[in-house]
Formats: sequence, C-alpha cells, structure tokens
Amino acid sequence: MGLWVIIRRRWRMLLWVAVLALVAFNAAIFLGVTGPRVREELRRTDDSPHLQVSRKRLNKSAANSSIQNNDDHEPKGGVVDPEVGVRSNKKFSATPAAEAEVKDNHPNGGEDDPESTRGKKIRGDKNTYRDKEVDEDPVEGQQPLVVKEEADHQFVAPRQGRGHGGRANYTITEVDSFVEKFQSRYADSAYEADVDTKYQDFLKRLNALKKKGSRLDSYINNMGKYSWEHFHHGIRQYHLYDPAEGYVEALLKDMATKEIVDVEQKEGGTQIKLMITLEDDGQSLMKPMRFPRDQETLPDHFYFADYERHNAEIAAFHLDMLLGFYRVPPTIGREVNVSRDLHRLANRKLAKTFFISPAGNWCFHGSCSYYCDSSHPICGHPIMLEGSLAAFLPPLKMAKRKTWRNPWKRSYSKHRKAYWEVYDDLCEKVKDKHPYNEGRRLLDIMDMAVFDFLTGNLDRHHYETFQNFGNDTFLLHLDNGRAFGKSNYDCVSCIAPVRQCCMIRLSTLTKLIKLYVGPDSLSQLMRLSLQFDPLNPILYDPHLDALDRRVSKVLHLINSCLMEGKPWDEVIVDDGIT
Ligand SMILES: Nc1ncnc2c1ncn2[C@@H]1O[C@H](COP(=O)(O)OP(=O)(O)OP(=O)(O)O)[C@@H](O)[C@H]1O
Ligand SMILES: [Mn+2]
Repeated sequence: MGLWVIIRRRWRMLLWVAVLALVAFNAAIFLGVTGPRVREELRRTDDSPHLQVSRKRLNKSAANSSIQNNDDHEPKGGVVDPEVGVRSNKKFSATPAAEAEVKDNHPNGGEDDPESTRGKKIRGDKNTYRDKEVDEDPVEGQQPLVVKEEADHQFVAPRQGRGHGGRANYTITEVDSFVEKFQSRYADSAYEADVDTKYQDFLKRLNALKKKGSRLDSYINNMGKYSWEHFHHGIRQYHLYDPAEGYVEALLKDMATKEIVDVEQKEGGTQIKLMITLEDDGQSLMKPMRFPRDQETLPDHFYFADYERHNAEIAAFHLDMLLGFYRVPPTIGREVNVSRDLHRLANRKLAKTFFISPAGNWCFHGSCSYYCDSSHPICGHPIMLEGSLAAFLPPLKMAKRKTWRNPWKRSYSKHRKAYWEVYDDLCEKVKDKHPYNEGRRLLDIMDMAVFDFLTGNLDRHHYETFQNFGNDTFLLHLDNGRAFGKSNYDCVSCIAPVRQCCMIRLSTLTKLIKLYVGPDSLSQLMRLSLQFDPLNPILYDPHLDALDRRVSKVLHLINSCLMEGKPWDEVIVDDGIT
C-alpha cells in the first residue's frame, strides 16, 4: 500500500530515473564498457567446457561480422578480437583464411539433426576423447608426437619396366611379400585377388555377396517414374545406390541435360552451394567451379581455408563407386549459363549478388559464411560456368538423417591440434564407446579414412547416416569438395584411424590389393570412368598417379601392423560386408 502511495506521489521522478538509467546503459554499451569484462570473463574460464560453447558462438558472430565488413576488399570493421577468436595474442586481419580459422570447430555439426552433435557433445565430460585438443606449442619439457604429413615417396619405387598396360607404377618390396601371403591365404575364396581377373569382374564377384538390407520406410511403396525417384526408392540399408540397376546412369544423364527450372542457395555448410531443380522436379546440389583444376592447394594454406573443388566432388563419386562402396550420391559435371540458368531463376536475394566483372564475365557470389563476397566471385567464361551436380538425397521429412561427429575430427584451428593428431591412443577409447563398440561402424570409419586418404580430403568433421536404418547401416560419404588439392602430398593424418586402430575391412583390403597387383590400376580405372563425365578431364595425371601411390601406401601401413605382431584376423577383419 505504502509503495503504491510513493509511486503515485513521485511518479514523475521515478520516470526520470528510469529514462536516465536507460541512457546510461546504452552509453555503457556504446563506449564498450561491457566488452572487456565479457572478454576477461572468457579468458578466466577458458577451459570451462560450458563456456567453450559460448565462445564458439561468439566466434561465429565475430566471423560473420568480419565477413560482412570484408565485402569489396574493405575490412571496415578492423580486426577480429583475438581473445574472442582463438587462443592467441596476435592480432589478425579479417582475411578469409582468418575467418575460416576463427570459426574453429566447423559449423554444420548437424543442422538437420535433432540430436545434433554440436553443442551437446562439445559440452561433454572432460574425460571423453571428443573435447581434447592440444596446443601446438608443447609444454616445456614435453615433446608431443606430432604426426607429420608425408611428402616423401622414397620408399615407393617405380615398378620395373613401365609399359605394363594398366598396372600401377608403384611397388614396395615389403608390400609385395605381404600381397603374396594374402593371395595364398585367400586363394579360391571370394576375396581372392588374383592377377588375371579384370578389376570390374572381380568387383562384380564381390558385389554378388553384398547384402542390401531394407529400404527407407517412406519409399517402400513409392517408386515414381523419374530417375531421381528411382534413386530415392533404391536407397537401402547397406548402400546408397546400386549401379547394377539402370537408374544411376539415367539419373546422371538427367542431371547433366534436363532443363533447369529453379535455383536456390542451399543453406548449411560453409561455402556456396546451389540447389538446382530440373524440369522433372528432380533436385541436385551444385558446387560451382571456383578455380582451375590444375591449381593445387597453396602450401601455406590450411585445408579449411581452401575453396571447395567441383571436380573433387565428381572424382570422389567415381572413386567411391570403383571401390564398391556406393556411399557418395551420384554426381556429374555440367556447364550452366550464369544468366539463363541461374540469374533468371534466382530469388531477389541471390539475384542481387550477380554482376558483370571488369573482364566482361558473368559473375555472382551469393551469401554464405566463407568466400561469398565480390572479392571471391564465381564467374562464367564469359557466361558458361562449370559445376558439379550431386543428386539430392530424399527430403528430411521423408528420410531423416543423423549427423555424427567424426572421432578423428580435426581441430579447425591453426594453433591447436586434435587429441589424435598428437597422441596415438584414441582408438583404444573409441573402440569401447557406442556406436563404435559393436557392428560395422568402426570398420566403416576405417573405410572412410582409406577413402579420404586416397582423395586427400582432410575435411571430414562429421558424417551422416539415415536414421531409419539405425546403427547397422553405411556412412554417407558426403562433402568431398576439399579433396584432390595436392597431388604430390599424401595426407598421412587422413589415414590415422587405420594406423591407430591397425584395422581394415577384409573386402576393402582385397580391393586395394587387386588394384595394386593389376591388371588394372586405380588411376587407369578412374581415367576410364571419368571419361563419361561431360567436363572430362576431371583429374589431371598427377592426381590420378597419386591414387596408385596411395594404394600402395595403405597396403604398406597394413603390413606394418602385421609386422608389429598384431594378429592377422584382428588387423584384417572379415565382417562379411563387401
Ligand atoms: N546430395 C545431397 N543431398 C541433400 N543434402 C545434401 C547433399 N549433400 C550435402 N547435403 C547436405 O548439405 C550439407 C552441406 O553440404 P556440404 O557438406 O557438401 O557443404 P559444405 O559447404 O562443404 O559444408 P562444410 O562447410 O560443412 O564442409 C551437408 O551436411 C548435408 O547435410
Ligand atoms: Mn565441405
């Protein structure tokens, strides 16, 4: 009652007090009084996992604002606060590489997934392997084991007498004797890798043993008439598609030739991607060409600062198919007309980013987290632009996907390394944890590591599965745009899971051995397979050649595990999956 009387009597004064408080609060924000305090708070609690999450959010907004400011070469906003960005006292400018790095812990940790790996798992218990990252500067007196990327191919010798048809140009003496042992062990079995059979016949033999598993529930009675509908109907528990069923070829052809009727920017991920709708209502994900095929990743660039490569997406599809995985969505190259196929169909927001460059080329940049500004234009020559088109997976309302954090995820920071990059015992921890402690999952991770080693893809932060199939299912090999960046460089750390677990699936190993012994080498098979792409040549020779060299290195690694005394059946695991 008393309070009410005071309010009635003094309401004018109280109103003034409120107005003054509001003005003072705004002034405090304006003068940056609160900023240093927040940063100080973050610095003090740097290691709190809870706060790391907010730190990441701050990182995100810092990076976003720097990108907006970065438009037209002018980083108007000045420098990103290094305390907020990374654990470094050095100031850095808002260059794309810096932006990429500020966004430490890549986005897209499960945008589609209610049980997203992001946030929730980052907050996890400190003892889990997931959170451990290690400062690159060793603590005084401690010398962490740093996995060095290997550029040296000394131990891989050119095969005696070239001109042996399609056989690979590489041999390693220890591998030769390992292969002999393998061949005698599996002679006359389905896994036999004899020298005479053509690789495609050998693959057919293995494929005949493939289990298919169930279909996605929503597609059991839903076949449709178009190739993309057959593709969705054809998705099975153990593979994304079956090349023996004619729809894959038809789908590739449709994606390359059918009229484009709609274009949208695809949300999710970091770099620009377009969702292309064709006249048959089929959709595909387009990654535009950003630079020439012969331009390799710059030596001083971190892989996460590299552009995505459209040809890498195409090549990865062919490689995955040759390895009999069938885990990459069918992908094909296509030239589009920037004006007619894109600008004309784009919505206002996207259309606003189109322009004609000083050289007279049709360009655009779209809006996304990295490289979406006029200093990183995507340009036709002068109007035709190459891109990769990957068949769209079923919409999430028809087939939900689950996004999983890769246990061997990198740190996405130039100052810190992931735990597994420094210590070799991650596999011991992973092996005991769900879902890696049962079923096919761990061997699928090994397959993915072999695949990424062959392509040189360091960007495997997450992977996805179809929720409908539970855990007994294959892993989708999506997002291979950062592969094939360095032909003379073998990404040893990409194969760390295999090295640290000393484990590979028998069927995968036998395929690699077959490619090693011939008569067909992987480079030769890839060359032939890629010839069907309208944008051929997709890979230049040094990248094709690197595939053969890497095959021999995987075999060398498996042989080393056996030489260390690990039991054959524990290293080479027969889980019946081909
Ligand atoms: N063929 C596809 N069909 C439907 N969705 C797809 C397809 N390929 C990718 N996606 C979805 O789009 C997301 C982003 O794609 P992708 O990872 O290729 O883009 P990105 O920009 O390279 O991403 P990141 O920055 O995370 O590396 C993926 O996480 C996936 O969920
Ligand atoms: Mn990517």
